This record gives sequence, C-alpha cells and structure tokens, in this order.
Amino acid sequence: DAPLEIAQLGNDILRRKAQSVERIDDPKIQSAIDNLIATARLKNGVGIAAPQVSRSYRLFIVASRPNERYPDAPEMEPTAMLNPGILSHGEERVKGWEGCLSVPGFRGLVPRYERIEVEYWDRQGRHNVRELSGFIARIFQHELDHLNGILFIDRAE
Ligand SMILES: O=C(NO)N[C@@H](Cc1ccccc1)C(=O)O
Ligand SMILES: [Zn+2]
Repeated sequence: DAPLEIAQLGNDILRRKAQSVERIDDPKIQSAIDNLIATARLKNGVGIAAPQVSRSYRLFIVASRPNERYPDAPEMEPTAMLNPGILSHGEERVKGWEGCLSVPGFRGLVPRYERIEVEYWDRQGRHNVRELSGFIARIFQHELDHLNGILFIDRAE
C-alpha cells in the first residue's frame, strides 16, 4: 500500500480518456484501489483518481472528511467508484473552491451541479445508484473529469 507518485500538470496521462475496468476482481485493480486510498490519506485529499497515479482506468476514490482546506466537508468512508457515470442532474450549478493534487498552488472557483444521480460499481463488484449533493457531488464531478482528461482549471471562473 505504498503511496504512489502523483502525476503533475503537464503530464500527458492527465489529458487522456481512461479505460473502463473490465475485471473488478483483478488483483491489479484491487491493489490500485488500496494504493489510491493510502495516497489520498497521506496527501490529506478528499478524493483521487487513478490517472493521477498513472493508471489510466475509470476508477476513483471519494473520501470526504473535514480538513484544514475544507473544514465543513462531510465525513464518509473512503469509497472506490469504478466505471462511474452521472445518470441525471438538477439544473442548478453552484460555484465552489477546488484544488487538485495534480495542480499544486492553484485554487479556483468551479461551477458544479448541486445535485446529481450517479451510478458506479464498488470494489466488491456491486452496482450502486445514488443521489449525491453538495461537496460530495462536487468531489464526484471533479474526479469524473479526471477520467475524461479534464482538470478543474479548465472550468474555473
Ligand atoms: O486532486 C484531487 N482529486 O482529483 N484532490 C482534491 C479533490 C477535490 C475535489 C473537489 C473539491 C476540492 C478538492 C483534494 O484537494 O483533495
Ligand atoms: Zn484532481
């Protein structure tokens, strides 16, 4: 579970469309999940996506918890989300501050949907459909962008 090197802005892997995960029970996928959780914790991140540790898979971790940058972040168990997607969203967008472990030294005001209905497969291979809102919805959208080669600076206003 050694924390992994985080790709920085300018690294081409951050601009690629990541590949769908075919076999969730593949030991390579399961160890990537463990490494991502360890890396997010070490870097005090509230989320992290596989392309950021140079694994171009459609996989990220959402691990919201209060920290000095986001003191009112909700607490949740770090959750691996595989082959995620947004099924529907409300009209309302809200601007909020974001940063990125791959873009150190920058923060930006980014508009995100306030409420989204999402689907993803968890690390046990179960299909999940959930309604997300607020900061957790923001993290999901930030991480989903990473799987499509989009960074928050592309959206910051
Ligand atoms: O770079 C990442 N994830 O890709 N980590 C960001 C995630 C994030 C997302 C949305 C709002 C604030 C912060 C972090 O600072 O933990
Ligand atoms: Zn990021």
